[in-house]
Amino acid sequence: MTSPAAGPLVGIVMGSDSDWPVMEAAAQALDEFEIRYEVDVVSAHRMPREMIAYGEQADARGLKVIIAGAGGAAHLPGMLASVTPLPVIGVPVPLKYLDGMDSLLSIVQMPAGVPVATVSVAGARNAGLLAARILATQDGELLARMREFQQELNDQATEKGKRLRTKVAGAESFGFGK
Ligand SMILES: Nc1c(C(=O)O)ncn1[C@@H]1O[C@H](COP(=O)(O)O)[C@@H](O)[C@H]1O
Repeated sequence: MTSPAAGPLVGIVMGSDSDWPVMEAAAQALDEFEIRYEVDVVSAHRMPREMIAYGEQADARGLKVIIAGAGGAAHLPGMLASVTPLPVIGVPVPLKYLDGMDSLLSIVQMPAGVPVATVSVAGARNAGLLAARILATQDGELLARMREFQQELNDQATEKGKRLRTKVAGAESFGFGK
């Protein structure tokens, strides 16, 4: 067992290794903020006892947030949320059929009392960023980095506006920030 002091703060789990191409964006977001995380396959359907143990032990192991991704009949995020007091962020992974609508609806419609914060279909990057924001509520340095990140987004969007206005130069109605 990892010591809580140096161990991962975020658990990124998924129903299968086939979810990783989608889920790795969550890990990349956490890397950008230098947040420690662990990655594993934990399937509610295929390894229910291990899944329950993972959820039950998560907070004692020092995790603060769980990001759970699954596709199809995606019961993993909700089942983890039912056995842990930690915030759970669900990522609907799109599969070959139904475009991820099945995954989305399986995750998002939780019964009252058992919340799962569901991001968009394949929205693993936002799951990582939301986990960072949750951790930032208790960490001033991380909060400052999140503000910087938001400013960068703002700068990029402003630049996009400039580019678009240049492209359509002469069309007077464009650009609220001229
Ligand atoms: N939805 C779940 C759960 C679960 O919710 O417990 N366990 C596996 N799966 C999903 O099955 C899909 C196909 O898995 P395989 O590629 O292993 O056949 C994956 O998207 C996985 O998340």
